[in-house]
Amino acid sequence: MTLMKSWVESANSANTPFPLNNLPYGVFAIDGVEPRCGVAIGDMILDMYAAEEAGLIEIADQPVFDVPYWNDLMELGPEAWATLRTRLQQLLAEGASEQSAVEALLVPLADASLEMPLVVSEYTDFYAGRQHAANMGAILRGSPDLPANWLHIPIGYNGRASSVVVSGTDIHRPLGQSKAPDAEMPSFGPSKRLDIELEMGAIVGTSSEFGQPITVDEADKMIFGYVLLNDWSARDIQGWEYQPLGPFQGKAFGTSISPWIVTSAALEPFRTATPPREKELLPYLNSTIDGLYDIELEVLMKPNGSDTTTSLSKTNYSRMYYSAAEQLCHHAIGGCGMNAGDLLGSGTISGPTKTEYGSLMEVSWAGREPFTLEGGETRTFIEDGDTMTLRGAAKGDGFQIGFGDCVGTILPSVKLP
Ligand SMILES: O=C(O)/C=C/C(=O)CC(=O)CC(=O)O
Ligand SMILES: [Ca+2]
Ligand SMILES: [Mg+2]
Repeated sequence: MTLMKSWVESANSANTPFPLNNLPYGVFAIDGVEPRCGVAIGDMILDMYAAEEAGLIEIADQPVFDVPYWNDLMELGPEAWATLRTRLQQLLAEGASEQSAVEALLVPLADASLEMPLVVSEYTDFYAGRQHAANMGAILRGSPDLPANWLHIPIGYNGRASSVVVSGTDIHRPLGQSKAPDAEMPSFGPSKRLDIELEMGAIVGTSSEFGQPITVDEADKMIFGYVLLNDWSARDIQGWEYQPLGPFQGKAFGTSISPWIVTSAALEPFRTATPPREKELLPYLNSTIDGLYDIELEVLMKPNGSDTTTSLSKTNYSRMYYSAAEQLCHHAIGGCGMNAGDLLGSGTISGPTKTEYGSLMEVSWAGREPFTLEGGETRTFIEDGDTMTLRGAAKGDGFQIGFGDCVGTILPSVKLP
């Protein structure tokens, strides 16, 4: 697929993350104006509240963009999603008759602050990266063998919607309990093993009925779009608390998402199949679709007080074993109702070599192998003031579908009174 040309000149560059092919959905604020829905095009944002007010966008009988989140559009369903995308491409395409009317509603991206693009209704995190699961087994349990259920079930746990924040939000180092292996008693204090997890977040756009299972193909159609997701993880807190019920406080202090929802429609040309199944899946998990996407991903670190950012690893979403649609099907199969605004973390994305690992736990092999950043500092886990960035893009012929960086800086832990 090639670049679709827009009259917004900056959208035609091979380097922009936001060409006409993309049109990702966010929420922006500018001085003196309440936050509103916006669509990124090149280095501009189309003000959706103003576009609807001006009659340029008409999706439903009621206004859809009088609220600062995209959930109302999601709830209208896939037909409305397609109608909106077609209309936006018409308004922004080279030669559009409405150019001057739309031009007046563009805001420079550089002047805007970006907010949460949706109200997250619930958040579930999975464990679908095979290399990551093997690495975690090797590090924590002395063997890369997968858990007995891993090749049969997309393993997950229920997280906290309240912990999901937009890129740019600082995260306090969490306080919590941990216990050194040789210590008799646990201790309480700031986490000493603070980590990231490179993930994709799938956003569910339509609900499934309570009590009603769905197929993988149905689940695929329910997914509105994707974001980059950093599942910040406190490895010491997690290690002490997580058996037998799974992650809890070690994962509940913050999960960052990139500010733009890249729609499934924009990613359609980049679909790719899940890898060959080592064990045949049970029939309810079968599907006819290619559920993954070819999205190049990168983890970057900027240490406290430095201007130099180091690339730590590069991998690809197509490395995953289970797709978001398979995870969503499995989630609903017993009758759990899924809702617009549900966020599904893919699980940590790691490729086969150290340069493709999606967490510092793996890059530093649980702290046993410190790594050196450009500028000379070394790290095993994250120190106060360090900034972590996730970046991602699907690469087409002369264009790319970018996500906007997912950034977070770690602040010192909160002082207890
Ligand atoms: O294997 C373990 O003991 C721990 C695994 C994780 O922490 C991974 C996790 O949160 C799920 C994922 O992101 O893949
Ligand atoms: Ca995770
Ligand atoms: Mg989390």
